Formats: sequence, structure tokens, C-alpha cells
Amino acid sequence: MDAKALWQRYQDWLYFHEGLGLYLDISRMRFDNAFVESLQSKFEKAFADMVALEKGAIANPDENRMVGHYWLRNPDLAPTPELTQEIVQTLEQIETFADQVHTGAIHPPKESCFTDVISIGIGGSALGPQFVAEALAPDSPPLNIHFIDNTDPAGIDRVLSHINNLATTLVLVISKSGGTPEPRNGMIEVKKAYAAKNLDFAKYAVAITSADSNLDKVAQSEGWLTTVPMYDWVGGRTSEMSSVGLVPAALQGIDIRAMLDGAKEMDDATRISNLKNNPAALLALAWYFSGNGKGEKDMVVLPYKDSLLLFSRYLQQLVMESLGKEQDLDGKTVYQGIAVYGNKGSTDQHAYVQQLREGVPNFFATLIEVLEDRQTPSPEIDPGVTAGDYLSGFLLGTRQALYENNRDSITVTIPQVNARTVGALIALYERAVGLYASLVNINAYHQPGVEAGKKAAATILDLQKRVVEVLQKEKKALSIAEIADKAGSPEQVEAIYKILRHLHANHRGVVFTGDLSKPASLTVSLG
Ligand SMILES: O=P(O)(O)OC[C@H]1O[C@H](O)[C@H](O)[C@@H](O)[C@@H]1O
Repeated sequence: MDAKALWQRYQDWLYFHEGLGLYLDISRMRFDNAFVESLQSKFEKAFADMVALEKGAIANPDENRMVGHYWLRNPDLAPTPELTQEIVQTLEQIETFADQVHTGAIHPPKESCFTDVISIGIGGSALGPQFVAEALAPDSPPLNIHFIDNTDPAGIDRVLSHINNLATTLVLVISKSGGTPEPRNGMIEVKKAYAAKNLDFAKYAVAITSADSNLDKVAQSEGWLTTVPMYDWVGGRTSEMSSVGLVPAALQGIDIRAMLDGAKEMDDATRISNLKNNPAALLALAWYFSGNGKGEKDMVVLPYKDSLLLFSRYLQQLVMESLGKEQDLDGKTVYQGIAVYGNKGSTDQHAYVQQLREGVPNFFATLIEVLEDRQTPSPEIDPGVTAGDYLSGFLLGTRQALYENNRDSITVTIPQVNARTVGALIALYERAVGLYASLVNINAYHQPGVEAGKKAAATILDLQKRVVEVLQKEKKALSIAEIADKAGSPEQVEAIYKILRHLHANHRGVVFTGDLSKPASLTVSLG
């Protein structure tokens, strides 16, 4: 296509949202009109599915749940007045709580105010809060946030070592289910750290969880500062605008109403059942085209703005946990998904963009452009040229270079990184994922694969218990095969070897004798 035709194609497909100042450009995806036509009926169904979902249909059939994250930013849409009221009340509770923490009305024992907050959570209970903190936290927030998002002991130590004073640190334990092992472990370790300093953990702790979850029960029985509810009709990966995301954001002084407003405006725009006027539908179209409706190409997300660094990581869960499914809604094996990765431009141009430009063409790029360089005037780097001009130049250059080498790209442009545009970006991708899921006929709202991994981990921990019991009982050195037999799990011999090696490495009393390079030669005892 020559330059003039491309310019025309750009204008033909350009989407602009006036209220948000957001542009979406899918002109550099090489679909043609016949392809768009071919998806018409699928889109009609996707729009209809979305209407039903927003009205409270059981859009997550496997878990028998409604899917209501869109109601969070427009509570009047909730299917019952009770739900509407619940959403409004929780939002007020969050604002009042954050306000009381900021003014010192809620304060730690013996101190006038909280200075820091540890947020303990994983998956959807970490990624949204982390992305938003990185994108929007002011330079001097009322509370500095620290995240524990794993059960890595060294990681927990590192977070705790970065906190000056636990006596002025609030703790959020965020878990929708209230039963996920990693945040539970983090919570127990942090609780012990408070106890070691003679601090009464309950006076510092806040639970964000579903009613009657294990976490809720712990918080109630120990008399934590407060509990903020989370709902079963909000999925973890779409929970940034629920208490999960709003509590940490509000504590950092981020304008949560503006985030909700931006999301609401985007929800309104992506509810339009006309492909060309609906940016989420345009994204879904582009994804479908690129990956042949089968995720054949990866989504590389490159925001050219440091504060959006964690957007790709956030999208990884939203897109891959939603779309990565073995079966479709009819039970047919389909192995769906779209792989997502990326960090930021132009940094990544000095890393893997070489492969994007010249290597295996198994991706499409999404460039996120922010029009405003910074809020103050920029100095000149070269005559008439600023650092921001370079950044913009690198983005445009990469887009062009990719296109010239037959690599497609999407460009999303926002005027500024602020609470409204971040809310809008989240809402845009949430809806695009929902629509795409309908196009490819999968349930975007469950995660059966994750459950399988959790069960397997629990089996290993049970095995560890039995192995240690064998060693305690036998009181003599045994081979790993003998231990496996005595534990009643001969088929798990390799897992048992790995469990023992881990215990050995951590000085847990397991003694290895023999050749470490030949596991079968080892004898094991308790020292
Ligand atoms: O908030 P939680 O219930 O602790 O869940 C945390 C995360 O872990 C689960 O395993 C799911 O795969 C995620 O969708 C979820 O966000």
C-alpha cells in the first residue's frame, strides 16, 4: 500500500474518544473488508452476550456466577437495588477509611499516623494495585506502598527490610477467596514480624475479602481494624475497580473517583454495538485477525512511558487467564489463548525489538503512546528537540519499521497518564477480552487450569509431611526409593527426591550421604 493509501486507511479506521482524548489506530493490521464482513455475525452475538452479561446473566457458567465488574463504575446497572446499594456503600466505606487514615483519625497504637502500607495479595489481588501504584501514585504519597505478592521468604524479607517502621505501617491482606496459600503465608510471616516487635498485628491489619471466607473469619475473630467486602461476581483479574484495587489506590492518594469515571466513560463507549464506533470491538477484531481466531500470534505490549511499565504484566493475567482455555463453551477441545509480553519503549528497542523487527513473525505489537511528555516544559537536548521528541520518534519509527517488514501493530494513544485514562485503559481491555472470548466461544471468566496447579501443590506438601514422618520413625539412613515405598508413594520417587533436596538445602535436618550427582546412590537420614 502506498503512503497515500495508508494515510487514507489510517483515517478510515481511526477511532477517537473525545471525552477521554483517546485514539485507537488499527490501520497497521492488514485485514481487509471481506475479513471484517466475515466476522459480522460473530460480533452481533458478542454484543448480545455482553448485554446479557451486564444484565446479570450467569456469564461464568462453570462457577455459576454473574460477571459484574462493569457495575462497579456504574452501580445503577447492577441487576438488583441491593447490589447497587452494596457497591455504593463499599465505595463510601473505602473513601471514609482512606480519609480517616490520612487525617490520623485512624492511627496506629502509640503513633499519630500511618506512614506506610504493605499490600499482601497475588494474581488479581496484586497486579492491578501494582500497575496503578506505578502509574498513578504521587511522588510523595500519604502512605508509601510495598507489595508482598508471593510466598518467597527472601522476597518477604526484602519488603520488610525496606520499611523503616512497622509501628506506623498498615497491612492490607487482599484475597477474594480468602484461601489462597501465598497471601495467607505472607500474612502469617508479617504477623510474626509485628509480634517480634511487640506490636499487636490486629491493630494494623485490614482484610479485603469475600464475606465468610477464611480470611474474613480470621479478621473477625482477631478484631482487625476493618474488613472491606469483595464480591463473588467480580473476577480476580477484573477487580481493580473493586475494593481490591480501590483501597490501596485511595490510601496512596490516587483519585479513585476519576479512575472509576474514566472506566465508566470507556464502558459507555464499548457498549456500542457497532464495530467501527466501539474501540474494544476494534481491538477484538484486530486480535482475531492477527491470530486467526486461535491466538497464533503473541501480543507484545509496548507503552512508551515509564509509569505504564506494569501494564503488560497486568494485561498478561487479564488476557491469558481469561482466554487461555482448553475447551470452548460447547466442550470442544480448542486450546485457545493469546500470549502477552512486553515492558516499555524505547527501552525494549535495545533488547528484544531486534527479533520483532527481523526474527520469527509470531506476534503483533501494541504501542501505547502518551501525548504529554511531562507536565512542565522540557529542556532542549539538541536544538529544537526534547527527550520527549526522541521518545515519540522511537515509537513512530518502530511502528513504521515493523510495518515495512510485514509486522502488524496497533497504537493506542492517550493524552496523559492520569487516573481517568488509566481507568479507561483497564476498561478498554476488559471489554476487548470479553468480546474476543465471545468471538471464539470460550468462557473468559473461569480459570480451571489454575485450580489444577493449586491441587498439585497441596499434594506435594502432603507428601512432604509423610516423608518427614517416615524419616522420623525409621531413625536410620534410607535410600530415596525406600523412603518412597515407606511413604506409600513409590510412583512419587522423583518428587520425594526434590522435596528432600529442598529440605537439605534449607538445613531442616535432612542429611544426604552419597554422590549428589546420582540421586539413586543417596541415603537420607534426619540429623
Ligand atoms: O484473590 P484471591 O482469591 O487470593 O486470588 C488470587 C488469584 O489467584 C487465583 O488462583 C486465580 O487464578 C486468580 O484469578 C486470582 O486473582
